[in-house]
Amino acid sequence: MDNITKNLNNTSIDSGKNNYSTEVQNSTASDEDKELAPSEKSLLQKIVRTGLITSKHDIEVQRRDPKSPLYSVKSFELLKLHPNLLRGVYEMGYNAPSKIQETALPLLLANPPQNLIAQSQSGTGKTAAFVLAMLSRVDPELQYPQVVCLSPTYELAIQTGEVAAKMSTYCPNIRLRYAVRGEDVEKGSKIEEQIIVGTPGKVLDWATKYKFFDPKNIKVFVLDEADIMVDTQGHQDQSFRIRKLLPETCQMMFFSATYTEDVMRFANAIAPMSVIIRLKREEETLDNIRQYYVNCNNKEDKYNALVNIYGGVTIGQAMIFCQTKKMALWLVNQMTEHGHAVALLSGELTVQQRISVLDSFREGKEKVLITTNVLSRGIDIEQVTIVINFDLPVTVTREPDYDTYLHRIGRTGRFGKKGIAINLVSGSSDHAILKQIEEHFCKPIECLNTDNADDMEKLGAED
Ligand SMILES: Nc1ncnc2c1ncn2[C@@H]1O[C@H](COP(=O)(O)OP(=O)(O)OP(=O)(O)O)[C@@H](O)[C@H]1O
Repeated sequence: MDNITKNLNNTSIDSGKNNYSTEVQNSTASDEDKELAPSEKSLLQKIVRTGLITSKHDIEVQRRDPKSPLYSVKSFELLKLHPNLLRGVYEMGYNAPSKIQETALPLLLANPPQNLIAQSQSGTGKTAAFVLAMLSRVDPELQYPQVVCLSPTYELAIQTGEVAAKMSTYCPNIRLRYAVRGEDVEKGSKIEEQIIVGTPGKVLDWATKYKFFDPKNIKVFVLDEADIMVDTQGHQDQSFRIRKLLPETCQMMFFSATYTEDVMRFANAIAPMSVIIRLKREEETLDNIRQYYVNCNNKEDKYNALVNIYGGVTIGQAMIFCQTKKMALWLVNQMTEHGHAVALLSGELTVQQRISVLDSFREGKEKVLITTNVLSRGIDIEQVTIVINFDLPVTVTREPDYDTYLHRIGRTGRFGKKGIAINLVSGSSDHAILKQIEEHFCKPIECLNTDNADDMEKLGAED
C-alpha cells in the first residue's frame, strides 16, 4: 500500500458556512401518515411476507415505509450539502438519504457544532452520514489535519477512506491520510492532509510520540463502531487519550449499530450534551435478513450442513464466521480438501495479506470467505447473500455475544437487500445460546433441515 495517501481531488468545499437548523429532528413526523399507492402497498406486503427485496424499485418502496431504516422524506438537496459533495454522492448512485442520513446530517452540520451519539441498523448508511459530515466540516484552504476518524480495524479504516475518496471526487483540495499499520510519515515532517482515518494506536502515536499533527487543530472526532472503541480495553485507552488531546469544543460523532447501556453512559460522559439517536431493541435486527438454525451433532456434521447449503443454494457470496482461528483453519482445510475454493481472513495474516484476501473476495474470485470476529463489523460487500455462523458468537464466559451476532449477520442484507443468516448449532449449550439470542432480539430464528429438499428449496427461493 505505497500510495495510501490519497489526494481526494478537485474543487474546494466551503465547510462550516451553512447555517443549519435542527428542524430535521421532527422532519419525518408530518409525512408519517403519507398514503402509499395501492401498487406500493401490495409490494410492501410482499416484502413483509417473503423478505424478498431485490430491485432498486424495492428500495424506493422501503423509503416510503416509515418503519424501514431506509425511510426518508428528504432529498440530498434538502440536506444542503455543498454542490461538489452532492455531485459525488449522486455519482455513487445514492438517490436519496436513508433515515439515519437524513436525521443525523442536519444535526451534524448545524452551527454551533453539537455532539452526536447515533445508532442505526447495519448496512443503513452510517458511514456515508459521518463521512459527509467530516468532508463538510473541512476547510480545504488549510493544509493540516482538522478531522480524525477512528476505526477498530485496518480493513474498516481503508474502507471508510475509500468512501471518503469517492464522495469527494469533486472536492480537489480535500485530502486524506491513513494512519494504519504499515503507513509511515517522514520523521520530523508534518501531515498536510485535512483528514486522518486510522486505528487508535497509530493515530495516538502520530499525535504524541511523533507529533506529526497538532491535535489542538482537530475540530471533528469520529468514532466508528463506537461501542467497541469504548468497550474494548486497548481501544478504549487509546481513544480516550486521543480525546483528551483535542480541544474541548471539538465536535464528537459516535456511530454504531449496537450500544450497551454502559457504553451509552460512557459515551455521554466523554461527549457531553450529545444528541442521541437510538433504536428500540426490536428494531435492531433487520427484517430483510431471514434467520435460520441447523441442528448438528459435531463439527463434522456442521461441515456437512455447510456443503449441503453450498450445493443447494445458488448463493451470491457467503461469509462464514468461526469463533477461533483454529476452527477457521480446520474448516478451510476441510473445504479445500473437498475441492471448494474458499478464502480465509483471520487476525494473524499480515496487513497486505488481509487486504489482498478481501480485495479478491470483493472481486468475486472466491464465493466463500471464512473468517473470525475480525471481520464481523462494518465490512460492506454488497454481493454477500448468506452469513453462516459456523460457531455461535459467545463471550469468554460462554454467554451469548448479542452485539457480535448482530454485526456478523449484518454483513448481508446491505441497504435493504435480502439476506440469509444461518446458525449451525450443536449440543444443548448451543441451543440455549440460540434461544437467548432469539429472545433478545424478539425475532424468530427458524429451523432448517439441510437434508430436506423442501427446506433447501425454500432457502433457494429466498436467495
Ligand atoms: N443513500 C444511499 N443510497 C443508496 N445506497 C447507499 C446510501 N447510503 C449508503 N448506501 C450504500 O449502502 C451500503 C451500506 O452502507 P454503510 O456501509 O454506510 O452502512 P453502515 O450503516 O455503516 O453499516 P455497518 O453497521 O455494517 O457498519 C453501502 O454499500 C453504501 O454504499
